[in-house]
Amino acid sequence: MDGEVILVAEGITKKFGGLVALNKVDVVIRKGERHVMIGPNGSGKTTFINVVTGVYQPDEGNIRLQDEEITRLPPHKITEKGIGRTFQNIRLFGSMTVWENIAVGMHCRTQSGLIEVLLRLGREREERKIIEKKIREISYFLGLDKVLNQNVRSLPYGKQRIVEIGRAMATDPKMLILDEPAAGMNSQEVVELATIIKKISQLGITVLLIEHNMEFVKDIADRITVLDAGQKIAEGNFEEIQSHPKVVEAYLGTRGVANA
Ligand SMILES: Nc1ncnc2c1ncn2[C@@H]1O[C@H](COP(=O)(O)OP(=O)(O)OP(=O)(O)O)[C@@H](O)[C@H]1O
Repeated sequence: MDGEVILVAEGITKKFGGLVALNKVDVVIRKGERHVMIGPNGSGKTTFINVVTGVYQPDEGNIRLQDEEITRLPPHKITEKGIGRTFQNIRLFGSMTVWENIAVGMHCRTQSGLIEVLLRLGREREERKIIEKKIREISYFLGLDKVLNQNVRSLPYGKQRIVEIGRAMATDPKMLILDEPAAGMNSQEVVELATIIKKISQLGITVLLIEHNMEFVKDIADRITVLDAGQKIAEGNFEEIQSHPKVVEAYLGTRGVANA
């Protein structure tokens, strides 16, 4: 596939004691694409994004974001460089409002500290105005405008996951990484999520996500990387992956790629 490269991960190895969670994994992600990482349970998908986002340090290999080396930077620096993310399990402040949760994502882009943002005491009035405008824009974009003042915990699960995306978008990412965003969603919520992810990439934001729901993957993926037992075994579009012998073998005996 042609196009400008945004992220290159080269030869990534990550071990946990004697377990090799990632073994010399190479991934190239192009600007604006929706890149999905699939693979059986325990194949290293979450470990990969934890390495990219600085949660784990790789034992070997390096990562470049638009030609800038980001390997081993701490997570907040990687966020500042332009990679936003969500987690496999919801990590929101449940007793805070949607507004406040999105505001938390913005503090890495503002001069004022986190506490001030939360208390809505922007150091500068101008800055506060910018923050409010941005939160409104993000909430309209994600269909959260009607629930901005509700506590996150009072929202349906699917909406809570969208709030997480909102918080990640508030960091102004060039690239958004979503760890199983459709997990636990009902079918209607999955359809809405697909629409949102397509809209996000129309903004020019590159999306990397981990997913098990193959209907969803088929709908949204421009490109797919397949991991198995810490190795990259295939890369391509959905059709190429679906018929790839190594992929079929990796999923065989578990659930089959078409029904994963
Ligand atoms: N912090 C850790 N300490 C020890 N082992 C870990 C740690 N994190 C992950 N692992 C192990 O590394 C391997 C890869 O795990 P990882 O969570 O990356 O897989 P995954 O593909 O995301 O799986 P799933 O689809 O189930 O989320 C697994 O064997 C897992 O038990």
